Parts: sequence; structure tokens; C-alpha cells
Amino acid sequence: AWGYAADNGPEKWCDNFPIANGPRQSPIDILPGDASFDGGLKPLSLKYDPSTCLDILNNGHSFQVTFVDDADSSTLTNGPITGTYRLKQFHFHWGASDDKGSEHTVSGTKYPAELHLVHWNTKYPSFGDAASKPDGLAVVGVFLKIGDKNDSLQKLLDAFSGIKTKGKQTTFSGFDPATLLPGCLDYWTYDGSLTTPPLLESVTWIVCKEPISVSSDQMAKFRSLLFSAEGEAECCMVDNYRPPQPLKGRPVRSSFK
Ligand SMILES: NS(=O)(=O)c1ccc(O)c(NC(=O)NCCCCO)c1
Ligand SMILES: [Zn+2]
Repeated sequence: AWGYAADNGPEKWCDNFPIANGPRQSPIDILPGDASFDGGLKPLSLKYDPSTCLDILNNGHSFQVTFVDDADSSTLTNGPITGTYRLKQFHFHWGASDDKGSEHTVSGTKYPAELHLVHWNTKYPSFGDAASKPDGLAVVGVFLKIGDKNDSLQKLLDAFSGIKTKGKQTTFSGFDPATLLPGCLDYWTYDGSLTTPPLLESVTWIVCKEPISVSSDQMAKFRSLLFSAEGEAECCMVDNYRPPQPLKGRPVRSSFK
């Protein structure tokens, strides 16, 4: 099965997922000087209902917080998209040390981690169906930068004792994902893909320019999770990021000057 090690990591994914070398793969290195400001881009409308928060899970690739998505309770509208996209889950990617970990980079700069808020287009019946459509998904990416302790993030870290190994999940309720958003919602946007297998080219990426803070001690806590299941040889969950992929002529637009 795919992973992030030398024998099953990003350089090997094309063996089972040939779309890995496709025309709209993610992540990318964002070059602000090459992005074009688009005055037609609307501000993001992110409306989240904490009561739709369901559980927190170690899926063997990251940890994710999953939401009830059978109604328009937690949605993304406006921004670069048309229609209504429902929040399905959010998760993170991070490094073995504070000098790497994000999937998108900015002029080659790697952040220690990156948050992905995953939404699906309600013109389709489900997330799974939407994931196979070119306009099916919209993922909001937020960079994490070393600084002050992040109290909202701490609520997630405090739940880690129940999800240390692959496949473990615990109930997790009342969390408001809006508390993980930066104050300024300026963004870059481009057409891309899932950054993990099956690497489907169905994502409108919306990457926030402003990072949120995380302390170095909090980053160390991320690294206490395991890729491995209970009873298996322990393998720390670190470096679960795909490196930037070729832009292949895609335009990157900015919502800001
Ligand atoms: N990083 S991403 O582009 O925001 C992203 C958003 C939603 C996703 O569904 C995936 N990938 C995925 O689900 N792969 C199937 C097995 C995962 C573990 O169950 C990646
Ligand atoms: Zn992701």
C-alpha cells in the first residue's frame, strides 16, 4: 500500500496511480510574482457549525477530523467557486523537523505543517462521487508557522492519546474549524488534485496567504502519532507530505494585490 517511505512514497505512486504524472497535480510551488490578481474573485465564505463535528481518526496517513455532511450546515461558498461545497473533513501534513512539512511551498519556502479543509460540491450526491469530477472538491489550505502556542490546535492535540495508531478513532465533538483560520483570508487559487493517492484531478485549491501559528512543542506532539497499527513495529507519523509538482502551464490567481 502507498505511504511516504522510500519504497512506497511519492516517487513510487505513479506505479499504481499513473495520474501522478497528470496535467493538474498538487501540490505546487506558489510563486507570488507569477500569480495574477483577479478582481472578479470573491472573498471566501466559510460557515461552519461545530455541532457537525463527529470524530477524530488516525487513518495511517494523517489524522483527520470528520464532519456530518448530510446537510448544508458547514459550507464553503463564494471565493473562486460557484455553488455550495460541504465540509467533509480536515487533516494536516507535517515534517520530521520544523524546517519542512507543508505540501504547497511559497517561492520554495516550506512551512512546518499545512492544514487542509476538504469540501465537496453539493451538485453531486456524495463526497465519493464528487471526488471523480473536475469541479467536485474544494480544499482550503492553511500554512502553519512556528510562533505562539495555538489554543485551538491544542484541543486536537489533547485528543491524540486515543488515536496514536493507524485505524484508531474517537468521538470528537463541538470543535469549530473556523478557529483554525487566519485573520486575513486572502488566497491563491488554481486547479489541482488530491495530494495523496488516488491523486484525483478534482480539486479547486484555495491556499491562504496568511499562516496560523503553532509552537515548536505543539509540532513535536504531531510527531508522536504513528503510521503503524497497534502491535506493529512503531513508525512515527512524520514527513507525510507530497513535494511540489509541475505546474504544466496552469494559471495561479490571487484574490489580493
Ligand atoms: N491531501 S488532500 O488533497 O487535501 C486530500 C483530500 C481528500 C482526500 O480524500 C484525500 N485522499 C484520500 O482520501 N485518499 C484515500 C485514502 C486516505 C486515507 O483514508 C486527500
Ligand atoms: Zn491533505
